[in-house]
Amino acid sequence: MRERKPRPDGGDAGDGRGNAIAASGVELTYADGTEAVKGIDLTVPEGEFFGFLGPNGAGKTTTIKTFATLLSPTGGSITVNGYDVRDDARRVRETIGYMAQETSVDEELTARENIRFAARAYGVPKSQRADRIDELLDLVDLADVGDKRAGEFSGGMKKRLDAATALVHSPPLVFLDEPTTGLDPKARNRLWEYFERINERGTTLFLTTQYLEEADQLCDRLSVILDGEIVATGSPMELKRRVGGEILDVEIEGEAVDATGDGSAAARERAAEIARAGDVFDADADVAVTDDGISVTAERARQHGTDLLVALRDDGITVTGFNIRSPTLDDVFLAITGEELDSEDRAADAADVTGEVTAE
Ligand SMILES: Nc1ncnc2c1ncn2[C@@H]1O[C@H](COP(=O)(O)OP(=O)(O)OP(=O)(O)O)[C@@H](O)[C@H]1O
Repeated sequence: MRERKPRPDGGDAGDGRGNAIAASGVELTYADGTEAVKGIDLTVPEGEFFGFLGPNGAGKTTTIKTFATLLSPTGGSITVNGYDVRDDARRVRETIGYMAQETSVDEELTARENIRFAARAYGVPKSQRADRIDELLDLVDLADVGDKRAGEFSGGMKKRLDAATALVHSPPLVFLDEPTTGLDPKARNRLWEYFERINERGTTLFLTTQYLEEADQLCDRLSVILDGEIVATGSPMELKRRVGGEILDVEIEGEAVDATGDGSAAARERAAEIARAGDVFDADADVAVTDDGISVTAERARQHGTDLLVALRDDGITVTGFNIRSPTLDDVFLAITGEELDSEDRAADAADVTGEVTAE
């Protein structure tokens, strides 16, 4: 276990732990007037695996850069590991690791040389460097290829090496800015294992991601950021619960648009009316017409699903399929923001995404 230094602010998160990050009212307006971050409040206790989830351009990187002292906030206050980012930027930098979106490994150098270079840059005492390098190569499973040039590595291996270099000075807090973007699912899974391992050793991790599955799998808590503002914070489970129940997707025969005039679109509207009528589900059920039929989000959707199917059949509506599922973080994002995450790489997550739910 890592030894903790006494905190400069004597800070305490209330449970004996200090706060790795305490941010209040953080604003960042770029020189061209772009308001990238608009008053963010955030507290991350030491040891937490915290996720920052949002679509492209939401303000994730800008926020992380203000925490890592790479950008000076134009408003608000930020304390990192007990040090103020404005007054004690050097201390903050000494106590954090930062893995940027773009891999920063030097492809001309071997894995070992890359880590050695970082160790020197971060002022790791010479006597400790060799052991530290071996330990880190082991941690990210690159010991066998430690003397190979990084230019020969796959994307996933480069990312792992990058993660190792961010850890050379044993920082208690590490920022990971979209670390798995562009990796195939296998490489991504492997990287997740290292992040979990690092977190288990006591390191606080602050991860930004566009992948709901990633946040769901790794994070103790997460905030959803949209257009420079935090719109929700909680554990993945709490956020999923906000969707309010289970989701029943019902496929109904015919086209979504009644181009043929055969009433098939009307069948969907009629099905939605039946689902909303209050006979089957509670009045607070959320019913939406989808591309395939209708989608109902309700408590006990599973229990009452068959009642709905019977009611639809009695009304002469042909059901061609149905599926009951627990909400995913996709549904949470939809429910909160009314929009889906728009990442090109979301195909990799497609296995987890079924049906379509519209939320107000
Ligand atoms: N140097 C800059 N000058 C002006 N505007 C900027 C600058 N950098 C980013 N922005 C803008 O600030 C907003 C937030 O960008 P940011 O990179 O923080 O978002 P993000 O959530 O990290 O997205 P991405 O995943 O695309 O990196 C965007 O509108 C972006 O265009």
